[in-house]
Amino acid sequence: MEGVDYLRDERKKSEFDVEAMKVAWAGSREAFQVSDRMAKLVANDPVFEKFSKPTLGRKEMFKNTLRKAAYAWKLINDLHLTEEEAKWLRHYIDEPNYTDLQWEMFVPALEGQGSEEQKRKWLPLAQTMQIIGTYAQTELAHGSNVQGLETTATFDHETDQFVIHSPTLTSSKWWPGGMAKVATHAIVYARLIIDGHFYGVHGFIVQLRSLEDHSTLPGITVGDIGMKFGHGAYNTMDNGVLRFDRVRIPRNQMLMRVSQVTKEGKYVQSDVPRQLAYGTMVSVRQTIVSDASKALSRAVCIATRYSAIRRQFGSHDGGPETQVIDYKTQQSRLFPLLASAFAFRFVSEWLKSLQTDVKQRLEAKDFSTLPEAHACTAGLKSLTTAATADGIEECRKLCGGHGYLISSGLPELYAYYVPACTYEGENVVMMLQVARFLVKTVSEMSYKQPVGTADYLGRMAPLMHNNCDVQTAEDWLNPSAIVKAFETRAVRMIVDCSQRIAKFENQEEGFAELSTDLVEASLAHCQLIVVSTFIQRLKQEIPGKGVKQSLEVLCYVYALYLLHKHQGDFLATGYLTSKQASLANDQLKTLYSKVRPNAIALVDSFNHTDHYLSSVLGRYDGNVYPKLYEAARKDPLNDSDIADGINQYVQPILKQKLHLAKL
Ligand SMILES: CCCCC/C=C\C/C=C\C/C=C\C/C=C\C/C=C\C=C\C(=O)SCCNC(=O)CCNC(=O)[C@H](O)C(C)(C)COP(=O)(O)OP(=O)(O)OC[C@H]1O[C@@H](n2cnc3c(N)ncnc32)[C@H](O)[C@@H]1OP(=O)(O)O
Ligand SMILES: Cc1cc2nc3c(=O)[nH]c(=O)nc-3n(C[C@H](O)[C@H](O)[C@H](O)COP(=O)(O)OP(=O)(O)OC[C@H]3O[C@@H](n4cnc5c(N)ncnc54)[C@H](O)[C@@H]3O)c2cc1C
Repeated sequence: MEGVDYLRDERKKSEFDVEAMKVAWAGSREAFQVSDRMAKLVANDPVFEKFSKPTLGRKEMFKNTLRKAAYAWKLINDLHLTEEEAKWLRHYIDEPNYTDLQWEMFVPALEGQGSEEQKRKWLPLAQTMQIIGTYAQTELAHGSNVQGLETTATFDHETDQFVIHSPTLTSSKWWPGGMAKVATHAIVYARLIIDGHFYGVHGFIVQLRSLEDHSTLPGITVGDIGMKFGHGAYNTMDNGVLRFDRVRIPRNQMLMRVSQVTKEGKYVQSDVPRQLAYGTMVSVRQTIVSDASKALSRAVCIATRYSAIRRQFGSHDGGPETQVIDYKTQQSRLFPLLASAFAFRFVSEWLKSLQTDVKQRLEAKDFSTLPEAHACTAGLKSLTTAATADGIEECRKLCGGHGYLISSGLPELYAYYVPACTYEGENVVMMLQVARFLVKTVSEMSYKQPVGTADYLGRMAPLMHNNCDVQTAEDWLNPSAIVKAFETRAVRMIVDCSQRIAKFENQEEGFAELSTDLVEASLAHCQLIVVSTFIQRLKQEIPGKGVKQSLEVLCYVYALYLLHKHQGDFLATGYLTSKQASLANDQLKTLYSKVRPNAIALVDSFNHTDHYLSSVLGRYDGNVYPKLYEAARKDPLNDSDIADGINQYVQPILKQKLHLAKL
């Protein structure tokens, strides 16, 4: 039997309706259809071919990406694609490039932070790509601490302009995507100075390059920051360095929704919180959570298909060896990641709806849910990206030696994905933001009832004193037992930290001293959100034979895997006995055996094309070995029998007639 037959047999074992699961994964039939149509459009167009990328040099790779982006823009216009379709098209092209910054950051920054007048002027230009923008916030010496940025924007009364300046080397903008070679404009974050007074960091629209010949404008020095981790991955993007030498822009190019500077040089803070200036980061963090489920599902799809094809040991009487997916150790590493992909998918949907709600409230000048939205996006961004980056690497290991080949698709995926732990808010820094929110919520509870994702803190009294009543492994198959365990763990960890901070005379000092515990407490809170969201999703109608049942199994796998992994927390907070923790682990093993027959069908439900996976190991048809061989033969080193350099550097060594004694 060949891999092709193995996967065919695996698909026959499925206990649920795969087509219906595809819809559940996508969120709706319409969402599925749009994503499916765009995936096929990209997969079937030779312009979007990706297999040659690993052999290209940086310049060729960059140019090739520009070519694809231009062609994609043509398709978007020629085919009159909707915004949603265009988003999926870019996603499936699968190469980071300047358009990510244009659509994910530049346009949202204009939308979220521009005044109505500014939006009327700049949005049509950006939306039709007459200008190409980037988001220039981070500097050489300042990233996480936005208030610490050094670039200055000084108001000049006489000319009614701002003077944008980089006073030091360390104030150079450093990292913005698309900035080195493509962007014509940037939203530059700089410290506003009026008459010698500092008014905090604000965004300014600054033109970098001529719209005539693309040359850099006077006063602007811009370039690429150099190659990044991994070969292809992020090196298709021109992350840039940028310095300003007293560049002048009109006053009306400061983003003026949150605060304004008048012609007279008066700083006016409108009635919206200053944190709205951070709004672009909040909206992108939500996109990043959604991206996590895509990247993890991609790695899991590859590792699961390959695990069903790969066989090692266990052959009896000359029969086939055991499929590695049947080893319990393989299952215990793989299936939690499969479950996590679904969990992240559902929590990202929920986060999107939370964002929509917050946006509507902001329109109505209701800012009450902003802190919670910030904590959720920051925390879930941190949780999902960390788990996904680790998960991709685990999937690589699950594929043994072949996982290390570029043709497995996993090394490039990892290299592309891992900076997600850093960009848009470094993960630990983000978890500390969650901690601030939680500690503050606890401290305000005497007069303010916690709501939303923090509402369980309002049930602190019972949660502090309850004990788990699970007696058998089956008792763990109960959503309320699970939620109660996660709530209790989180509440006890948060309260413990809050009480210890309260003992410090200086609360900030206490916060800093306890920061490692606070990060763990924040993680517990965020895991509770993911677990509860999964459970809530299962309360909704989910059509299709066996779909809901399969998702229930995955939901329990996700929750009990976390419970097992963090059992130290659950035991230390005194909610569980070691016997109950051990019962959870027993149940987890039983659940793995329920996932096993459905594993291939579950990864098929992601509906990933072979083009998107770009993995010989993860091919839909399972024809792994012949295609691995074929991919290897295509390596440039195999172009000729005698490689360049052999005659020059190897032959002389082979031909020298040295006697051993002379060595
Ligand atoms: C191979 C395939 C590839 C395919 C690729 C295809 C497609 C990709 C598609 C999609 C992916 C999407 C996008 C990503 C893509 C690529 C990455 C590209 C770009 C990356 C860009 C960037 O990284 S931009 C730079 C990001 N920088 C940061 O995130 C900086 C982080 N720092 C901060 O946010 C802040 O400095 C801070 C929050 C850490 C601290 O701020 P500060 O003002 O000092 O605040 P305080 O701590 O004093 O808090 C004050 C109060 O404000 C509250 N608060 C803070 N932030 C917010 C907020 N955002 N909203 C609301 N409230 C906030 C805080 O809680 C405090 O409140 P209290 O006073 O009540 O305590
Ligand atoms: C691929 C990529 C693309 C990017 N694109 C852009 C872009 O388009 N535009 C843009 O403006 N920026 C961009 N960035 C920059 C990115 O946003 C920053 O790198 C990120 O915000 C982290 O900041 P930093 O580099 O200053 O890290 P640092 O904050 O210096 O982190 C270094 C270490 O210090 C720790 N640390 C920092 N502060 C604290 C604290 N208060 N408490 C405890 N520990 C702390 C961190 O946990 C980390 O371990 C990009 C970065 C990458 C990698």
